[in-house]
Amino acid sequence: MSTMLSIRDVRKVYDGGGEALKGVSLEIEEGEILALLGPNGAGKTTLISIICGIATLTSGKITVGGHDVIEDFRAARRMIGLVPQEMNLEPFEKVINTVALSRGLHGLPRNDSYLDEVLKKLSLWDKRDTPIRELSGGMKRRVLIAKALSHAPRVLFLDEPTAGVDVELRKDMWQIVRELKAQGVTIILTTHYIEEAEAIADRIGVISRGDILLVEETGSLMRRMGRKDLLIELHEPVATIPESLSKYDLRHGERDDVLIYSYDTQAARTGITQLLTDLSEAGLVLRDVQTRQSSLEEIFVGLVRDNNAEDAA
Ligand SMILES: Nc1ncnc2c1ncn2[C@@H]1O[C@H](COP(=O)(O)OP(=O)(O)OP(=O)(O)O)[C@@H](O)[C@H]1O
Repeated sequence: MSTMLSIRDVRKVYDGGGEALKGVSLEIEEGEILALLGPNGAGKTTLISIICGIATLTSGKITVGGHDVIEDFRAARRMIGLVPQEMNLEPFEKVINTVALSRGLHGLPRNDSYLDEVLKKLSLWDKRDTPIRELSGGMKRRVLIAKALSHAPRVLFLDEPTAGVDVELRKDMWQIVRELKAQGVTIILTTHYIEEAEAIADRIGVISRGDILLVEETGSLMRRMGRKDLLIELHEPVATIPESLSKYDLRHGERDDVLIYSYDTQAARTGITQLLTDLSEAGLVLRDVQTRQSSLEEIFVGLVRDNNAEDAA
């Protein structure tokens, strides 16, 4: 696989002095789906706008398919399709004309059979002669995607594609994204929804206050999510965890009479039975045990909270 999008140490300071991106670096492979997950104001739209040439970067370097987005703007832009957050559609225009015009704006010749294919793929074929204003919100979103695909881009950006859409349309959107990936299109989507990132992304990047906090393969994040904590409450506090229990990597809870054991729920053996025997042999008496799931939501909230605390310090 080759790198399709390379982002190196990108900073963005808006005119008012706000630093929206604080040195973001990221490499995205051809055919990959990356989800950028982050709260409001994290810098997701700013990053996409810079890559697409809508905003300028303060410092750093970005290439798309090897083309520098500043020095080689046209070639870079030709490779990119953008589905924006806002509906920027002409209400009286017909669907087919809207999409054809978008292709023309990229300086490409007419290609009716390609556009027919795009409309069919997005279930817009029977609406091709309908004026935009007569479409439902969901259909308008599909038109935004059709516009973005009108010049057969190799990289597609979807800025919060499913914000405010119903469950059915969300699932349809995910299916569309998967089909595009199967054709080798590289996809970067921003989202507030963790389950959306989990459902379709190969990797998940967490962004907060202009910093990328983590980029990790979705499967490995899911495995982390598959970890559970066993909270062991003891009759008496233990200041030091006995040496005989070192293989369990136990740690203290909030109090000295609580020990925590983390284990993988997917593993063939969780080690819990043996741990309980070994605890008793070490002379520790149990009062209670309970389990606790650490979810991706928790990982995410924890990361963002730590980042905010660092910024405040
Ligand atoms: N044109 C602008 N001028 C000044 N500041 C801006 C501008 N656009 C965005 N910002 C600021 O930059 C920061 C990042 O905003 P951005 O829109 O990129 O975040 P986001 O992650 O896309 O948020 P959301 O999820 O709400 O869309 C915010 O603090 C925002 O107020």
